[in-house]
Amino acid sequence: MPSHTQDATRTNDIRMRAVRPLLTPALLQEWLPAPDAALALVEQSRAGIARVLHGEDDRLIAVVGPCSIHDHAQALEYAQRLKAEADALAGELLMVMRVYFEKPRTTVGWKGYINDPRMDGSYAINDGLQMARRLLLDVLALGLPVGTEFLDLLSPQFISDLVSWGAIGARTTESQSHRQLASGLSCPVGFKNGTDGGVKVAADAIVAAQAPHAFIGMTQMGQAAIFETRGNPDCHVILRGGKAPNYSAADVQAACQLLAQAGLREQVMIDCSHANSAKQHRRQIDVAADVAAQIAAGERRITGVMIESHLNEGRQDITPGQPLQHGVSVTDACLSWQQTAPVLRQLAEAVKARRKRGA
Ligand SMILES: O=C[C@H](O)[C@H](O)COP(=O)(O)O
Ligand SMILES: C=C(OP(=O)(O)O)C(=O)O
Repeated sequence: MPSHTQDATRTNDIRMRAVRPLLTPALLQEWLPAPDAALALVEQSRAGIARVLHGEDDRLIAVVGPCSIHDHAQALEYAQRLKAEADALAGELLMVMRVYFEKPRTTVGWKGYINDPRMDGSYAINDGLQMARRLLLDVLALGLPVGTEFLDLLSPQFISDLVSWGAIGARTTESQSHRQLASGLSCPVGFKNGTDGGVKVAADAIVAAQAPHAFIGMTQMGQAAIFETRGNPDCHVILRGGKAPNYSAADVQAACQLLAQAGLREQVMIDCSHANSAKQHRRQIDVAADVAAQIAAGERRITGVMIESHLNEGRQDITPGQPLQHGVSVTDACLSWQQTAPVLRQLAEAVKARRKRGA
């Protein structure tokens, strides 16, 4: 035994400013339990998405909603509008609201509703987790399933029981930790292609995520533990563009060829935003029109679309002390609801046209 107490501060935590307490997933779930109806909706919608991915349902999965959530009431106002359209188009589109709480940044910036819910650098993460879970429950209560990006490796324990579809983003598709996480998630998961446009990393991610893994995580009680997963058979690629867009028929063909070579299902979701729209939000309309034309012409390998859409179009900066405009994105620019509804109807018509062709 050493005769002196070791000075742990000498080489440890030298760049830490603070370590604050975190509530546990179990506590949050006790405070905000999921009603039976919400759990039933999550179960049904996950199964519905899986049926589309396995070719047993010819509808198109449509993940539609704001680039990021920053306001509860505005997100619910959006959800009400989307729910009406989801019901009207339910025969053709399997609608999932994009409810993104975690934003991966290219360098720095606001990292989302969980990380900094007050958008003022106070990083009230315990509040953010509660606010996120509360919103998910409220959206589910409207009868709308929810999709989100899983960026943090521990936050899923707080909310993933309420999520029907998950995304791993372009900046994390190549990360072993995120692939392991996806292998244990209870919902279908889409992997974005890399920011450079590389689809191989997403195909590799699917291969990795469908395999079992063992890794370190945190339990519902907030304890570190070793998790052993079974593997996730419900993963797919999301084409989001890179150095160039990748939503054309030729891009879909190239991606599917690559998937086939890896022994994977030939199917893609197309993200109409990000590098496919060159971050020009209105270009999503043109991308969706091209995708609709491919589907109407009989393309069965496009099984989903993603659209970034809010109540009002464009984006705004977060400026301390300045009020924010109602229903306008604080991250990437979005289509307005008025611009979004016709795009959804066009996609639904394309699915009908594909059916008529017997494809
Ligand atoms: O979807 C949102 C953004 O494209 C992503 O978070 C990266 O944003 P940034 O390049 O503005 O940091
Ligand atoms: C960050 C996102 O996308 P990507 O990972 O494709 O940049 C997103 O969909 O919000």
